[in-house]
Amino acid sequence: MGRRKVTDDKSAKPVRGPGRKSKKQGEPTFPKELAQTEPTDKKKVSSRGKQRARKRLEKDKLKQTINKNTKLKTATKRQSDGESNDEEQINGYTDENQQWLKPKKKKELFDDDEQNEEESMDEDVPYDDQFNEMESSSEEEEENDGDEPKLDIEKQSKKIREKQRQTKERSEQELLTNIQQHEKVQFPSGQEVTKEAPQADLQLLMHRIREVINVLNDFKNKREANRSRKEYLDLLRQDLCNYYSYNEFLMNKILDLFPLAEVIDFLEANEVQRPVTIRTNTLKTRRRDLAQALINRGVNVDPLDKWTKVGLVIYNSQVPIGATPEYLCGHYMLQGASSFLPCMALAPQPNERVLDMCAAPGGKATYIGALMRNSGILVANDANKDRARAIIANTHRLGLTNTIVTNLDGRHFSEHMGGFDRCLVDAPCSGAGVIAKDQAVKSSKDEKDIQRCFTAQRQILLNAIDSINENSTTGGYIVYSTCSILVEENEAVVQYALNNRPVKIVETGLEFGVEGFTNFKGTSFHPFMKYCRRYYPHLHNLDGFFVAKLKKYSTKQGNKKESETIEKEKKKEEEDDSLEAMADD
Ligand SMILES: C[S@@+](CC[C@H](N)C(=O)[O-])C[C@H]1O[C@@H](n2cnc3c(N)ncnc32)[C@H](O)[C@@H]1O
Repeated sequence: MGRRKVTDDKSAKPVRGPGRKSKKQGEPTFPKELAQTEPTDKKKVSSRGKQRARKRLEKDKLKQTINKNTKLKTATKRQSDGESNDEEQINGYTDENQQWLKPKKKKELFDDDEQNEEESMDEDVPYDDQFNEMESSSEEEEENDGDEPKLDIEKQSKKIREKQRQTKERSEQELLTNIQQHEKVQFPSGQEVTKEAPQADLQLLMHRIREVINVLNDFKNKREANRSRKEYLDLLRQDLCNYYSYNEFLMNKILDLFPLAEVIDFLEANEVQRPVTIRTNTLKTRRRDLAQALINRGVNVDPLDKWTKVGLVIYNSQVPIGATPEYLCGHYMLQGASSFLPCMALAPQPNERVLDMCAAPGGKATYIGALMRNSGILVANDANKDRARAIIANTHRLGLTNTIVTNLDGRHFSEHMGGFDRCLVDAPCSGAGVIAKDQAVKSSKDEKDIQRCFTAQRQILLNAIDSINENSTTGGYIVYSTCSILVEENEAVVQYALNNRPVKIVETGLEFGVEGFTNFKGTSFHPFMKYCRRYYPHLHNLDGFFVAKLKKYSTKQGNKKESETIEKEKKKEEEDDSLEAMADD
């Protein structure tokens, strides 16, 4: 998925000629009549005839090679689009690190698949193939190296590629001319708006998107006399859906969230992968030492940013980052930079009792454990049994000795344990902040999904609050985070907790991020909602993320009774549904 593929896209890889493998193939086999060396009674083939037959054969071979390459490319694209990721589908969750663990070409360093699979399943949604580009370019190099003289068949395929390139250039030129001719927005008929945009019209479509935004920004002066604002907005929404492959539901949410000038920036940022980052495990090493060790292995690495003392950004690597000796020894965790933020906001202290309510596969839990310097007690819980196993693997690898892993439903956790100083609720969510990682979110979410998410989020957050010791001398804090940008899953959930439990919003202590909404589409939230922090890919080059910090202030249970009545009213069916969906997230 992604932006729809423009047929004349310059970045599209040209069809490759035959690689080393085909060069190694034996002599072509000729049809019987050509191969016959003994004279036969049948008509003798002349030498020109033989030449013609040989050419025919070479042509057929060229066609076959091109077909083979095209098939291979389609398969690779499918894989990178996640279509054929059987394991992910079976497990119901995805292994963020699985691409890292894949050796580039030959088996490099350690490659203990089974172990890595468990240990490195990281965070919310799948990492796409972050080293795809690197791998494919090195493959290309490998295929083209060597001093063997080019075969005839290669020359021909080169000619074809050159011809294709020229055709592309010409059609691009034509499209640009077309765009320049359409100065004003051309309103299509109703039917034309809703039908799928033809691929070749994508550049025109983007032109129209920009023009419509231009008109909407100065509506009084630039609109067509008989056109309403709504008509322009409808056209814009439909064009954006077509161009970026979103469903209308999510596009509406995005249009509600951002000023028009920002919408394209946000959508474009979702087409680009965030930087690959790792977190130093300070229980085992120092960032400087880790960076040096990785540099020695051919990893191009730098400190992430001034707001973190443990993050490193990886520009490129000659070794699989999920299989270096340092990785296997637990010197670092593969982790998106946004995942550092809720742990920093939680600020767990040594010797405290800390709960990570939705902890699998343990990315944030292992950071919390390191911040606690392996002291006190960390309970890392997850409702999904398989995912909970990954917490165990990761805590072992990273050397945590203060951690207890539990497999309980977070909506009822306080019935089993309580009295915690701090709790992180990194809630299961729609993933609307991590579209770059999981493009399926663009078209798969609807109102019902969001409702299911926020129902579970509210229930888990209320229960997390109930698990906290409000008389804690060091804490009494709850951090709520999601990798969604939707208000329903964020500010609205926090407001629900404020209404139903004795908690207040406090500052996160995070030094950057956009303030939470205090008003949204006519709904007012608590003024302190501004202390919450929102993170966006186009502004911070991080996954879309939300972080709120709450403090439990008394034993009085607020309107607990009222909220429990509301909870009971929710259909049991809905509850079961949401647990299954979230647990299999
Ligand atoms: C966003 S992920 C957590 C990622 C994790 N904090 C990390 O950093 O590695 C949400 C997790 O919530 C779990 N979950 C879903 N429903 C739950 C529930 N009712 N109680 C506890 N955990 C739940 C899912 O299995 C999933 O692992």
